[in-house]
Parts: sequence; structure tokens; C-alpha cells
Amino acid sequence: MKQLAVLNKYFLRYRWHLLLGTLFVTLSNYFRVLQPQLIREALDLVVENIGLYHLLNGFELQAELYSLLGKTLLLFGGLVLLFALIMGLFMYFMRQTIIVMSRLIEYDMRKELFAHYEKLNLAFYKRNNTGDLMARISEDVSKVRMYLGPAVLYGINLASLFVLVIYSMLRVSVELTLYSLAPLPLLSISIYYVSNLINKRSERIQRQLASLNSTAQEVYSGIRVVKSYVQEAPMVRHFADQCEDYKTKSLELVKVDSFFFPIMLLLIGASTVITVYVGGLQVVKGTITAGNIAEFVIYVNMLTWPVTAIGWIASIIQQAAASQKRINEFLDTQPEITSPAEDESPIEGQVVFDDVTFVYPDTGIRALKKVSFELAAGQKMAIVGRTGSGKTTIADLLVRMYDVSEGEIRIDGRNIESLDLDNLRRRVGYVPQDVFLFSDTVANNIAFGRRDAPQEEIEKFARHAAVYKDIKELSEGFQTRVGERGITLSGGQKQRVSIARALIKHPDIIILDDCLSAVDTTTEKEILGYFNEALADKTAIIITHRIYSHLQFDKIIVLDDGRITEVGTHEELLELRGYYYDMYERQTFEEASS
Ligand SMILES: Nc1ncnc2c1ncn2[C@@H]1O[C@H](COP(=O)(O)OP(=O)(O)OP(=O)(O)O)[C@@H](O)[C@H]1O
Repeated sequence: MKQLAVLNKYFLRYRWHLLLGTLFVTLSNYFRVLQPQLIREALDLVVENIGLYHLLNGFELQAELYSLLGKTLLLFGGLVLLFALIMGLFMYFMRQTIIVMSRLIEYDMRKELFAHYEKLNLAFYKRNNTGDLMARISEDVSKVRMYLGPAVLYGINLASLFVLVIYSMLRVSVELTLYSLAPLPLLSISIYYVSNLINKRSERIQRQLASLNSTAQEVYSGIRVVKSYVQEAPMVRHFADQCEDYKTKSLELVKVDSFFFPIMLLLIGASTVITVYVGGLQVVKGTITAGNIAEFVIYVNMLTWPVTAIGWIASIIQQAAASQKRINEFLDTQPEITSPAEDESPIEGQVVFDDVTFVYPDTGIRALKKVSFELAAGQKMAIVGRTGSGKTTIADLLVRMYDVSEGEIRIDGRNIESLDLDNLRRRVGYVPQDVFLFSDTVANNIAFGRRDAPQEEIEKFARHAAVYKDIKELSEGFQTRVGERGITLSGGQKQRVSIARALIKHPDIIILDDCLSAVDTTTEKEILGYFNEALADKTAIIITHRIYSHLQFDKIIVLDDGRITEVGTHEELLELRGYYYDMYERQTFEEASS
């Protein structure tokens, strides 16, 4: 249960909701407990006056007694109604305080958890799958909310009702109280077991539902592959199997669920029978009145829900503790990449890799081995090399998605790890290989890093990225929503929108990771023509699988298995007759034959 201790700060934050809620619960229960006492009074009044009524047979007084009794009973009835109304009013207030408190805490928790997630490193996201991250922020937080709201509410209700009801019962008869309450612990224990079973089975259903959803989602996303391989029928069978599993699990839950109310009614029935039997004998002995039996039966029924709730609350708390443990695991994860200083100053753009070695933390893959190069501010460098040779890793290290394992990266002569992280990332325009667009308008996607960019700027940079015409042809131009992950745009269009997104930031250093791979050669020329002029004073690192003859590079490096194997200018590398030369020959041949 210590897992739940972290939630105490929220109780403290919303202490007035909690305190007022407790007061309203107690007041509501106070008026609830008064009702059986009024009913007992009314019943006793009737029982006591039956004899007198019959004695007055034939006398005028009999009618008067009848009317007086009627009026008194009506008064009792009116009072019971009034108390029920007051009780209801306080119940309304108790939900308005405690359940509202739980919703406010749920909102705070989700916000804080999301903000925390965003601070964590890329390595954390590689380590944990998206489904798990989503589950912790949605389902786990919801389970914790069940503890903060309903469990706390029913807990307070249980405590206050118990004190009030048992005090009222003991005042009448200690012996009858003990007999009437005897079956209730059994009720609590059995409900605890049934609730636990229900929860376990519900969880299994939830998991099955999640897998059902991801299957469906995967099929929808990969519908092109499914159709072109004529795999619709096997996919339907696969989905049907999963549905079958879901159905079986749901039926298992129904079986246990069906026990809930019968158990409750059986044990409450037992309590009532005992009350009437033992109470009846006591009435005969004269220790209590007949009205007391009615009063007790109502008390026992009043305790039904709170006692049932003990098992239910225990089960909710158990689940909430398990969920909070999962949430705490993430909350306790601290970002390894932190910003040491606040410094908004611009970057000149000198980049130095000094004997950089990098090992991916989870796989142990040595992606870079003693890589060294130097770029003066404003210089342009191309990185080429086979797939998996470490090109993207260089880009990721430059924006500190990871920190180097050995060696040092310096920007303007300062170790990259001593620079203000946000400032660094703001001043580097990075177009990653796997372009990602948000399901928002094209304009907002371009202005992602500069939310205040005016429309003219957005259009200007769209032109520079050679995507202006494509956007204008969309149904709503720049206001067209691009669908999930930019699904409604072509691969090349997505690449160009993300180039515009990087350029509009006016970065000091620009890194383009294979971002023209899906663009035709005419468009490529158009973009490169612009690059020549726009990147004139910027340091640029361009990762590519093609040789761009339209761009003058100060330096080209060839990577192979994490090492620099060739370095020099275009002409120098051609003279080396190595990987670069082969690449150039192949490309020239392909262009000539196309
Ligand atoms: N997140 C990661 N976790 C573990 N290993 C990784 C990760 N990303 C890349 N690697 C490994 O590091 C090595 C270098 O990968 P990198 O992505 O830098 O290559 P690349 O040259 O950019 O390849 P490509 O041209 O195909 O994009 C590869 O062996 C790859 O398997």
C-alpha cells in the first residue's frame, strides 16, 4: 500500500474537498439513521393503541382516537420524508466534493505524467512500447481514480454509518445487535473474493480487447499490403479467433458476476431472519418493543451496501496500488539527458566530433567507433555510407537524443553536454529520416517549431521546400488536415513539408537525414537550388544515399560500420577510388541509362 502514499500530496492539495466531503457524508448518515427511529416510534404507537382502540368500541372517543392516531402517523411519515430529503441533499454535496476531488486529481495526475513522459529520453521510448505508455496514462490513472473517488467516499461512508448505526443498535439491545450483525463479516469476505475474481477476469478481458484493437489497427494501417497479398480472408479468421477469445473471457466474467447479488441477498436475508427470530423472542420477554424489530431490520439493510463495499473497497485499493506502482516506475525514471545551464545565445555553427564512440544502451550495438571530424561555421558536409553504418546516429548525437559513450562533441568549442539543451535543439533544424507529421493542418505542421510564424512565412518556406504547389492543390490548401501521421500526403510531400518545418525555425545548424529520398530529380534540383542560397551562412550536415552535384560540399565523409573510411572533397574522394567513387559511377551510369 505504500505505493499509494505518493497520492497524499493530492489529498493535501484538495483538503477542503475532502474535509467538506467527510462532513456531508456524516450529516447525510445522521439523517438516514433518524428514519428507522421514527418508524419504530410510529409502529410502537400503533401497537400500544390497538388494545385501547378496541376497548373504546361503541364509544365516540374511538373515532377521535382513530383520527388522532392517523394525524400522528402522517406527521411521522412527513418527518421521514423530510429527513430523506435532507439526507439526499447532503448526498448530492458529498458527491460534489469527493467525486469532484477525484476527477481533479485524475486531471492533475495525467497532466503531470504526460509532462514527465515528455522529459524522458529517446532511449526510454525505445525501451517501452507505446501501448504500455498509453496504458499507464489512461487505464492505470483511471484505476487510481477509483481509489481516490469511490473507494475514499465509500470508506468514509462506511466508517460514519457504522458508528451511527451500531451506536443506535447497541442502545436498544446488545444481544440483538450481535446476532443481527453476525452474518455481515461473511458477506464482506465473500464479496472481497468475488470482487477479486471479477477484477482479474475484467483485466483479462481488457488485455484481450487491447490486442483486438491493435490487430484491427494494424490491419487498417497495412491495408495496402493485406489487399495486394490477398490476405483479407486469413486476416478475418485471425480477427475472428481473437473475438472468440474475447467472447469466452466475457462469459467467464458473467459467471462470476452473477454470484454478486445472490450472495448479498442470501446473507442479508439471513440477518433479517435472525433479527426477526431473536427480536421476536425478546419482544415476548418484554425487553424490546415490536417497533424495535422493524427498526433493526432497516438498520441491517442500511448496513448492506457499506459492508459489501468493504470487500469492494479492498479490491479497488489493491488494484490502485498495483496501477500506482506501474505509474511510479515511470515517475521515478529520471531523464538522463539534462540541461546544465540556461543560455539563449545564438550558435555560430562550428561542429567538432572528437574521437566519438557510441554504444546503444539497450542493444549494446557499437554504432560509432572513434569518429572525428571538424566543420567550421557555415561549412557543408555530406555523410554517405551503407545502411546501418551509423549516419543517423551522428545526427541523433548532435541534437542530444543520446549522449556519447566516449569522446566529445563540441559546438563553437564548447562540449555539447554543457550547452542549454532547449536552446541547442531550437537552433538546430533537424529533418529526420522517418518523417512524422501530426494530424493537424499543413500550416500548423510547418509552423510546429515556430507557432507564431505568420502565414506569409509558412508559404515562403513551403516554396523553398518545393511543396507550395502541392499544398495549394489540396482541397483546403494550407488549412487541409493531413490525417494521422500525414497519411493523406505522399512520401515526397511529407518529406518536403518537414523540410519547410525545419527551415522556418531559421536554424544555425541544419541536419537533413536522407530527406530527399522520395523526391523526383526535378524537385530535388529545385530544392537544392534553394539550399545553395538559403544555407549559405549555415552549417549543414546532409546524410544521403545520392550524390548531389548541385550542392558544393566542403567535406564528404564515408562511414562504414561506424568508422570513417574516406574523407575529403568530391574531387579528392573520386581520386581515392573507394566507396564514394563506386557510388558516383553507379549513379552516373543510372542517370545516363534512364
Ligand atoms: N535505437 C536504436 N537502438 C539500438 N540500436 C540501434 C538503434 N538505432 C540504430 N541502431 C543500430 O545502430 C547502427 C547504426 O544505425 P544508424 O541508424 O545510425 O545507421 P544509418 O547509417 O543511418 O542507416 P540507414 O542508412 O539505413 O538509415 C545499426 O547497426 C543499427 O542497427
